[in-house]
Amino acid sequence: MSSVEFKGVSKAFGRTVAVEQTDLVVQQGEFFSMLGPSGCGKSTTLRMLAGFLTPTTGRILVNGRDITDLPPEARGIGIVFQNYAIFPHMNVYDNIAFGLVERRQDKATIRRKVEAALEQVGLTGYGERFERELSGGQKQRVALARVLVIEPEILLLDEPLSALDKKMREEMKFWIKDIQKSIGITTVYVTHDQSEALTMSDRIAVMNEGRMLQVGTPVDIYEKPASRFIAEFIGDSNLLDVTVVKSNGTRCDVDLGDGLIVPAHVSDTVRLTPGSSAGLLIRPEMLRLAPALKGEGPRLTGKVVDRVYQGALRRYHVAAGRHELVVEVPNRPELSPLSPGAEVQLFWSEESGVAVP
Ligand SMILES: Nc1ncnc2c1ncn2[C@@H]1O[C@H](COP(=O)(O)OP(=O)(O)OP(=O)(O)O)[C@@H](O)[C@H]1O
Repeated sequence: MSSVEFKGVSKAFGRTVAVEQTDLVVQQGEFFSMLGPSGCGKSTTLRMLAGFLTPTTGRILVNGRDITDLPPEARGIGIVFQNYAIFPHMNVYDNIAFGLVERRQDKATIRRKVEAALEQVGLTGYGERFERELSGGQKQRVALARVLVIEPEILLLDEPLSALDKKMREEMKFWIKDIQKSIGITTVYVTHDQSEALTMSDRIAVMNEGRMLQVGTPVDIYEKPASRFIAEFIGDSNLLDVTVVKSNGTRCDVDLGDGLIVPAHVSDTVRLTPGSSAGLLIRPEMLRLAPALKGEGPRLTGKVVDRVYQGALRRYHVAAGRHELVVEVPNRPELSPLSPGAEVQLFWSEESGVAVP
């Protein structure tokens, strides 16, 4: 059974179309992320699902039930926002108990559920504390406990990590993912941070200007992006201007200029026309650098323009004919640094070249 379904859902604010006609199915138990730049429509989509906004067109279903006209509290949906939203005048226990008190559950049940929720989020013994006595990460744990305690069918997370420092964000990413999997709750996550989306999601929808441009697994999205926008939005990218020579389903040949033709892959959602211009995406970490020609496979000849030391990596800029590429090489003793001016061969495996329209 599909847990969340959008059927032809759109939202306009006056003349601004925040969300274009969207069809989407989020599966039971799935961790589904909406990723995109500011203003792309992710929060509007989430708010329609939560019931804070009414769609201009279309219907929204949860477990097959049409919830489009239901108020937020009748939807079986729990939501955690970026700014914690825990009550400062109540201690942690009362914050978590709040939804259960509202639902008029008896005292003993409330105690049992709150204790279980505290344990679930790793805050056993923190019941007496107030907001000012908690770290950012702990506040978000309380916010999550407060939602989970009412046992929603669907969990919505709206940039829940964006107010935390980098180290805490890293920790919370794995923690949220673990807790989501252990409960098996269908989760819709909104973020503009690609690393969060890649780490946590079963599937990601990359959004821009109100449209879901590509929906796929993190591997699909990172390794087989369906457009230039997605290739550039997710991760670092080299995008070389090429011409499509031949196209056959998910494979093609592209011309890098001067008759240098190399094979590449294509997302299965994309059709490329021979003769059209395209981008050839090669991620910086997928390129190898060597002073002399070695082995088989696609390659370019170039010259090191500059080298930047980044601790774990060395990052090179390499000029190769009309192309300029960034190459990331792990900082290992056997890979001696190349100096600016050095002549190099750049090569990559056929699988790591992806043509995008
Ligand atoms: N209440 C509103 N009235 C008018 N326009 C709105 C309203 N809410 C959102 N918009 C517009 O709709 C578009 C999508 O906004 P939305 O908040 O969904 O984007 P977002 O991807 O969540 O961005 P952010 O990451 O900055 O929150 C934007 O152009 C925004 O200005």
